[in-house]
Amino acid sequence: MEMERVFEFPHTHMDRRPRKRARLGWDVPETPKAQVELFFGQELGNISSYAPSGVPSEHTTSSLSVKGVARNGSPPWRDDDKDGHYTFAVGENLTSRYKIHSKMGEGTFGQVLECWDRERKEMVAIKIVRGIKKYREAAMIEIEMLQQLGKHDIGGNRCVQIRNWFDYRNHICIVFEKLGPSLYDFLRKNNYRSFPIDLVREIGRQLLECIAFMHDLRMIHTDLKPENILLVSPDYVKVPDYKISSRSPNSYFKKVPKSSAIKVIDFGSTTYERVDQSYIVSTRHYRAPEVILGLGWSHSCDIWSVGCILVELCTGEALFQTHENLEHLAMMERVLGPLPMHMLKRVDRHAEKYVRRGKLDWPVGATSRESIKAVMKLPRLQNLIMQHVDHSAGDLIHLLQGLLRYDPSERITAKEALRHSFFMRRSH
Ligand SMILES: Nc1ncnc2c1ncn2[C@@H]1O[C@H](COP(=O)(O)OP(=O)(O)OP(=O)(O)O)[C@@H](O)[C@H]1O
Repeated sequence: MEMERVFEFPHTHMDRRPRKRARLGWDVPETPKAQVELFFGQELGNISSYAPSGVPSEHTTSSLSVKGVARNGSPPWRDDDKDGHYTFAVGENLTSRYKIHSKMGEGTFGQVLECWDRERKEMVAIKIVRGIKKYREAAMIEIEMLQQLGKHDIGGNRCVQIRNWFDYRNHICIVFEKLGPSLYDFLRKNNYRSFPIDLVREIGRQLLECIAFMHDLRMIHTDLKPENILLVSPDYVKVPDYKISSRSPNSYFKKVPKSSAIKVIDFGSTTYERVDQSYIVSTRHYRAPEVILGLGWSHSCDIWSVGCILVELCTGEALFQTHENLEHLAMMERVLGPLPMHMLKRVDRHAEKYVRRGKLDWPVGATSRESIKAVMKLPRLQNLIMQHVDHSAGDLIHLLQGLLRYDPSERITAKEALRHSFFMRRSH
């Protein structure tokens, strides 16, 4: 099976995190053809479908019959860039319906553009998928997942809403409601200052509601990370910050989102639960131990990612900042205690090299002294949380111990987590 190359970044002592952290490649299950055609060019929600189903081609709408179309002509044809990304200029049209305002983001699959929807008279976010077969196929799966999620939504399931999709100049374009910045972008622009605990609680609750909803539908997101959680609103307030950060020693204020409302995005790696799933999923920092050890994974891999995300929101920094499997496992042991022997004994042939006599081969197997130091530097989970959280620390530590259980069969479920005492407390 084809795998995308892993793009991970070398260690530096300053900031080991790239702007957008790429997930490991994905294995795309075959999409049944009939299904793909069925959904082609359908507008979702209450606006009727307007595109003829058929071969992918430049998407056509009856531009002359649409009011104000004189300014709605198509831009000249340009070649895609070397990676298959659509090349565009701000101010141009994307079909006669959408006008490109700005670029909002970029990921493995494509670029996300802020566009004005002339028909609905609102700003939308359009993901323009790379014009390469495997990305096009994966995009069709993402559309299918988004449609399923939308169909079962009974008011606010915290998954981004798809509004429409179409095929334009060999690029699948997915139209979404426009949301605010990702939690990762927010943290980064705030010099990685932590979120207040009450905000972490609200975000955690919504995130778990979203995951519980997906898991009920037997869907697994597999790529939960702060980049894929967007604040609904970009508004923020500045509050005094008593903890002086080494990254911004002169700043006594930090930004806090005005509203805690979030939505989860990027269902490009979402899959239905199956018994035999063992290929590598998730972006490195949020990857569960059973995935790394090749033990097979299921919905509980999302729960592990939620645990890592909640810690990151409390501290401002990714919990496991690593780019390498053995170091990653050693970091887990440092923070959470030893991996259970029964898991280490069942590792697949790729992970065998990390284990020696039923134990992690650490520090013997370390690649460098820096690596050993990076692991040593990490505190135990309890200490880490106590350093950053002033109240609710006990409840939060207990919840995290459930979310970050090594054995996936013992890991707390999203529904159980929502009943945890951490979420019973009202925000201050
Ligand atoms: N609905 C939206 N509203 C606002 N911004 C968005 C929206 N959807 C995506 N973005 C921005 O675009 C970025 C890339 O989107 P997305 O994660 O869906 O792309 P991707 O190519 O699938 O990414 P990945 O490499 O993680 O698979 C996001 O991190 C976010 O900054």
